[in-house]
Amino acid sequence: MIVHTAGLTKRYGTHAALDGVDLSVPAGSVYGLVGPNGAGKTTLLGILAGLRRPTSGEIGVSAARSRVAMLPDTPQFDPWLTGREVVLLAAHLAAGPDGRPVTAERADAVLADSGLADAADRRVGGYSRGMLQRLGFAATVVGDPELLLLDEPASALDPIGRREVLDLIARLRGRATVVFSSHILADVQEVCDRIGIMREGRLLFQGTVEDLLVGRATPAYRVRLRGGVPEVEARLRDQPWVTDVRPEAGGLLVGVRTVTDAETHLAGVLAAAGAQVISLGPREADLEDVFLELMS
Ligand SMILES: Nc1ncnc2c1ncn2[C@@H]1O[C@H](COP(=O)(O)OP(=O)(O)OP(=O)(O)O)[C@@H](O)[C@H]1O
Repeated sequence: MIVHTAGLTKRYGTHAALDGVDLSVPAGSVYGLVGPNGAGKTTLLGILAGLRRPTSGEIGVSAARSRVAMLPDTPQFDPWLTGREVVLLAAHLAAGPDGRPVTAERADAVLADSGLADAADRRVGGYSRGMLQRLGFAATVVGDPELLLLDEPASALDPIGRREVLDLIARLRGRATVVFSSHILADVQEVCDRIGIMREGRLLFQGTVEDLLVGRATPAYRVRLRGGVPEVEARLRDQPWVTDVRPEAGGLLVGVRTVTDAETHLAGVLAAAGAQVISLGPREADLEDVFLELMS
């Protein structure tokens, strides 16, 4: 584990922003921290970056201080610098007095990767919020950090910009460890090997996306029907293994006690009800359902 915390707690007065967090981040992974506003994500990242002090608990970060980089959610830079100057400055600071010199080519490559090639010579005072976030990303990666802590790295970006940042994060997999926070579940589901779900200062779950989905969201089946929906719905409601029946466009969503129950009985009940079945299949549980289940 490159990052490990045990019983990490942070209090602001009487309010516990973090409450006994045991975080484990394997080296080389892309770890997504998700949770609603106020869950404690920024506080946790700040503590890992050494910017805030925990009230109690242990933290282990097995990367040299100079190889850890943090991108705050609203990065700010001196407005008179150009984008290229910001990245070069960050590169020199990351390299330290004895580090490898960072070439202008490297800075330009990072700016281009971040979608700022055309804006590199403009002063950042004129950059949009999305451009500042891209620039922050460029300044964070230019020194080749071992551990990147990114706080909502895509929050100010439009869908195309978000896509680009997710691709950049995915490309870091194996080369660096990335911990990033987001409240956009689809982003996390797509790019992370591991996720941590936070609410009110607690880590409710951590593990792989697959671990999270298996056995969590109530199993359900989508049945598309040609006509006769109310009769079929009534027949399904009578079954002891059916937990819920919800009409939806073109058919029904049938919640079941177990997958085995559905596999054994569902087709038979539909046939007995005289249903004209267009299609029948398990509903893919997605992170959104599980997240809502955990939050409720
Ligand atoms: N400096 C502070 N002083 C007092 N309370 C704070 C401070 N920083 C954070 N908090 C409180 O701690 C809790 C966690 O905040 P934090 O910013 O870590 O959450 P978050 O998950 O990052 O939320 P968001 O998605 O809104 O950024 C919130 O209730 C917040 O109001």
